[in-house]
Amino acid sequence: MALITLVVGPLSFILILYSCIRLFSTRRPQNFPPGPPTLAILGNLHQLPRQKGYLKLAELCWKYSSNGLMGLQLGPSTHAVVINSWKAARDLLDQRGAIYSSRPTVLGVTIVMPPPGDYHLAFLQYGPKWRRERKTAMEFLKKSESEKRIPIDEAEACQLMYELLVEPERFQEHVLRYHGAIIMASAFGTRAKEYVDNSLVKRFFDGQDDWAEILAPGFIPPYDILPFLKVVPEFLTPWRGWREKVESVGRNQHAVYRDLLAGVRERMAQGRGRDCFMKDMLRSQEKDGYSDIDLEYIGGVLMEGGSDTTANAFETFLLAMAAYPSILKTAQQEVDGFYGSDKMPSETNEEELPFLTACFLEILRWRPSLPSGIPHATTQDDTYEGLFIPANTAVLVNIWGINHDPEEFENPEVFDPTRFLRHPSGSKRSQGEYSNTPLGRPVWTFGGGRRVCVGQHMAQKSLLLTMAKVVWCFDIEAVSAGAVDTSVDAFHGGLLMGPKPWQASFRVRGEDRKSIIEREWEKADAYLKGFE
Ligand code: HEM
Repeated sequence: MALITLVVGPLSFILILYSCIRLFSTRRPQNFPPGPPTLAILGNLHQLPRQKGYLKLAELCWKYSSNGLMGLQLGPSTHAVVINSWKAARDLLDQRGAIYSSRPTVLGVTIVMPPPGDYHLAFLQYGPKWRRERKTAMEFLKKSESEKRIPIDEAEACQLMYELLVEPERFQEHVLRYHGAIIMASAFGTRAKEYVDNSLVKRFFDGQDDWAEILAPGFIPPYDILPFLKVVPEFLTPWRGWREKVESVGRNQHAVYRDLLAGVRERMAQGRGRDCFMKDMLRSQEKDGYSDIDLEYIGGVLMEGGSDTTANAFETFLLAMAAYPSILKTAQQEVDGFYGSDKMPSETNEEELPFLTACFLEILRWRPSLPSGIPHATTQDDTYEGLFIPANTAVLVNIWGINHDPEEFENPEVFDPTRFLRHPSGSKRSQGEYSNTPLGRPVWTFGGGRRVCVGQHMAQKSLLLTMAKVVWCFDIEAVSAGAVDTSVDAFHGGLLMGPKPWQASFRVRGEDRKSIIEREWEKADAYLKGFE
């Protein structure tokens, strides 16, 4: 007995110790891309801050990786790679799209939606459902549909200028209203006239804030990375009440999308209202085989994709114009030169406004609306420059890091639109060097590969239009003493990057322009009444 105790005791201790080490030690696959050292159990988790993680990821990549690809260990056995250079993004996302186009499963996304939780195009796994929904979204964004949107964009942008004239102190709300309104009118045929409590447009944006909060790192317990957390009573953890919050965000979000679609149905039944994309979708619903929930989310996702991102980019433009008066002057000279002083800009295009287009590209590069992108996931094992990337690896596209790569951009932190006049990609390389390594796009802010943003052309069109109108109408200044803060600290730390609250003044550029804004607003209002 004593002998057995003597032998079995230490043996079981060694066995338990071995299992613990196996369970909690972190294991990188062989030849996995290099990355920072790991800790037991956590891997690299402790190095990822909850806010502005893209800054830390860029810093780590520049330190540990020589080809813009860094490997991370998340918990004992989950791995991720971070793409931090345009070349790695092009080689993997664009050129190996068949392998790099899925999405990792995100627990919050599956809970927020009605079961089975797979209604959101941007989070769908690569496969037939994603392909079908992406094709549908592209229908909305194709040229003929964009042409139908021109009068809507034009009228809504005139309303925005009028709102900035008469109520400049609420400019952030007006900017949100405008960006929600163009999708609401073109997709759902309904007008977002005012940004007030209980209006659909405000309910939508309030829901977006909650949605961003639950998607932010750390809001939801990382059961996928640290599965042992599942057995820890929730009240002992910092995640108390997370599921209730996620479910309530989901109910509110779905209610907005349901109400938007119900409005279209009602107007169709009454034989009134303008034509819109969702009317067409309802007409072909049976043939397309979409359920009501599918359609509610298709419309909702278009609203999501197209409003917050563009609104943040436009607000960043306003902040930059307030901070750099000489750049605002150059933009005004270009716009005035093309349109004259007695016509407000309309139907803008990039060939006619090269400097303003350069400002648009620089805004996207300098303060990208989605600095961490949306993660991709691999569907097969792959090898890149001798590095092994296993199937089911999350691929984090660090748009911030790509856009601020000092190898690529002269003084990346400086807001300098002229870099895009000197080089189509804003790079400091000579164009000759690029002809051997074609970039294929000026900025990576819209992501890449088969999941590249479907709305990039729409974003460019609507932003260029409002940028031209606002610099034609107003001198933009910050209402604060001293230099305008454009540092990263002046921007939100959530998933989306846009300026924190700040105060701006919009001084109309003369009485003639004021009368034109008022006259254009009357015409716009008359047109938009058709969507009420
Ligand atoms: C400045 C404006 C915008 C920015 C910065 C932006 C950025 C992005 C990014 C980074 C992605 C992820 C790409 C990837 O996975 O590699 C994305 C996806 C997406 N965007 Fe945008 N976007 C903008 C405007 C729009 C607009 C106007 C729409 C539609 C009306 C839209 C709809 C979508 C959709 C549906 C996806 C998901 C695509 C998929 O997963 O297949 N976006 N966007």
